[in-house]
Amino acid sequence: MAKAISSPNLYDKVALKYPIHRAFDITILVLLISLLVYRLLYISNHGFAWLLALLCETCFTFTWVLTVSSKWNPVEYKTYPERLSQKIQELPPVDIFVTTADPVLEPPILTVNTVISLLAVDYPADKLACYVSDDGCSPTTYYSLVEASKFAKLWAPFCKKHNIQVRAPFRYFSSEVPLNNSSEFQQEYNKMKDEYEELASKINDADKKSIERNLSGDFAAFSNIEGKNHPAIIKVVWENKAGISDELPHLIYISREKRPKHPHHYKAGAMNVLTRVSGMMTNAPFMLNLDCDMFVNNPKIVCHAMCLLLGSRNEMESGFVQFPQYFYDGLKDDPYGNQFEVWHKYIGNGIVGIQGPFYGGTGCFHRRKVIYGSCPRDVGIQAKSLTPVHGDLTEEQLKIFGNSKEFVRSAAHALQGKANMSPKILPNLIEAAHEVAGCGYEYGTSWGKEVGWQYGSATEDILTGLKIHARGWRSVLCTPDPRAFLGCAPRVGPISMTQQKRWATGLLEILMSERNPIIATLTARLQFRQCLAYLWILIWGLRSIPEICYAVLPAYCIITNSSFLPKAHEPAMYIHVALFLSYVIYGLLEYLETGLSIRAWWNNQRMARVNATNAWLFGVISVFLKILRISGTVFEVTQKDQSSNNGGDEGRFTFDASPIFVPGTTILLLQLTAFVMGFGGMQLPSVNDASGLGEILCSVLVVMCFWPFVKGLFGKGKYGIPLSTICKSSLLSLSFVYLVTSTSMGQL
Ligand SMILES: O=c1ccn([C@@H]2O[C@H](COP(=O)(O)OP(=O)(O)O[C@H]3O[C@H](CO)[C@@H](O)[C@H](O)[C@H]3O)[C@@H](O)[C@H]2O)c(=O)[nH]1
Ligand SMILES: [Mn+2]
Repeated sequence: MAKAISSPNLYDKVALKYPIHRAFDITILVLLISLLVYRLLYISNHGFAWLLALLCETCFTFTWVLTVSSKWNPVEYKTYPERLSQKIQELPPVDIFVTTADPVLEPPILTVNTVISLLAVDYPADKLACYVSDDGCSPTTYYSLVEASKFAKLWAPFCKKHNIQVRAPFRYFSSEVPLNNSSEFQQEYNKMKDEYEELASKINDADKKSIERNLSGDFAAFSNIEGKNHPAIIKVVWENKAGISDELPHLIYISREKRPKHPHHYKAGAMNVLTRVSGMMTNAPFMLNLDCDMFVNNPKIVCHAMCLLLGSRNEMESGFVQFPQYFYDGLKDDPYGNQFEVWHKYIGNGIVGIQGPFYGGTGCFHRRKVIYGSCPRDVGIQAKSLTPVHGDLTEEQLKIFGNSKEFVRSAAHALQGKANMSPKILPNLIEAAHEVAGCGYEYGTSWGKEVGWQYGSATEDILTGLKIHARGWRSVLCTPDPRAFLGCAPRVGPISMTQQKRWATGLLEILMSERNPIIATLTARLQFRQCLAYLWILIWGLRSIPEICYAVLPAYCIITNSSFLPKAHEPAMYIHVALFLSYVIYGLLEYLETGLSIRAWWNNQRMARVNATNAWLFGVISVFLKILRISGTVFEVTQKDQSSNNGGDEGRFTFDASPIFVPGTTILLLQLTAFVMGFGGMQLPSVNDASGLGEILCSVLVVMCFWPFVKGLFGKGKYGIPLSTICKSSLLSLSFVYLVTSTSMGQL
């Protein structure tokens, strides 16, 4: 099934072959095109419903073309970290960034576990430095890190000695006691467990009492400040002064300056501050970034990444190394459709075979110089227009990076790819670091535009990755076993919807901007099929419109007694049936091959409809409000809860009073109204062709897709759709019925 297409020593690039999948891809494409041709041929015999169906199906066909192109050449990388020591004399340094933004939505104990797991990875500790950005400016988070570093001093040697795989203590201690007979191990295990429990209880208590805590001494910087109005706070929590490889890596806490009238650009802004502060302090040529909930699940991850970063003959091959975003304690059968397993396996690997995976915001190793805007070396003349930095940096070019001389010196160093600067004493650099963490530092510079994490989209990750690909870099996906990092996926309806809405918003912001992939293909070095892959994801929000129209179509047809499908006896019906069946069989095949259940397939199908018609629509609305300058878009932080069990009803869809649930409820009520009118003989007399079995079956299918909403109509508390939402939706659907019946009557 797989053959190696190149075999440098540290990794293999393997082309995956899925002939059956390709056959399905093409069959579905051919059927879709036949459907469009059929619709066009018979358009004059039919009414509005036919035209609308044609428009929607054209959109679906376009999306399918993008999907097929993205999936067509799947590729996988295999890495061999055990060969690193033969090939590489000295492992390079890596700066690690962890972002956290809100101690309530992101409990410090989670952030702390992520940090501890990072401090304990299998890599020389003197080559690592871990920087934590706290946008919440929370003394609790700082306190937790201080305590965590003390614990990590015991934990890291314990993990390394006993070769523990899961180095996030909350996960390690929540699973069974490992079978290891040695009494020495048992003793140490019990001791570590006690130590961890003590750490956890200290952090929990601090959580509750944080307000009362006396903010003096080391905590004085946190007194009398507000979350969104404070100077920068930078603290070296732990310094590996002697540069010893089996001590702990450096640990630095950063809360950048925030002032009310200064835009802070959310996560992208935080990442740029991390980049600059780390540039002054350790300036490692590689940077790993993680969200606060993504703990390390494979202690060899840095070595795996190094195989890809150091092992390629041309560094252009690996501008960045992305690890897939996987989750722990996922709900059974993925009821919210947010675990993306099948996505990773087929679309994800497919894009790897083009110009490389998208940057996903977490679990990614970047070359520092790539973030500083450089182009791959062999891009040549064209590079002049693609990058702000070329040759030796002149005074003029240095404005790009802002006014700090020390930082500019470090950036020049990183761009020239020189060996590390001489080690520095971190506390001496704090003052200079404050300057680059200030909220005014970026004015008049290229940060967020030409260098660093890109501003202007709630999905700064996709935008930043796109910029890198546009400069001609490729990226690689690293998929070691066990999985590299694991994080939290939302476990309740409203949170999942808000996340989907943010993604749809951010993606559409990119599509509507001058940084969109079409322009990048025309004017820069984004490959054509990579552009199609980017379009595939960027149009998420826009897909809501044909999805909603198509979902309303069956109800519309039943109410107005018109049709958008051929009759059962017409041969054209076979196109529809064949399309439906091949799509279903293909979907099932993908899920079963990935080791998932039929139930998971169905849940994901259903949630794709629910997300598209609700969350994605709101994404479109917020982008239009932004374009009209009515309101800006915001990054609403996803709540991370670590609970693995809260009663028997896990996975049952939950609602709140947010308007985000109005479209779905309205679509459902419309289908129900249509049934009542259809079976109650209240349909209008037909104009050309009456509605038939096809429309009824489609309407039933829509109701099945919105089954969580059907249950929501009758559910109580968080399981029920709030009355206000039901009222709004009833009003909307009644107006719809009134409107279509009166216009249709007018035509008679
Ligand atoms: O003002 C902010 C807002 C967020 N964050 C951090 O950004 C990360 C991601 O936020 P989260 O709420 O977990 O968003 P998700 O939807 O789970 O994140 C996905 O989508 C984001 C883009 O929308 C990417 O940035 C993330 O890396 C990716 O995991 C977290 O560590 C936050 O602490 C900040 O540091 N500052
Ligand atoms: Mn997250």
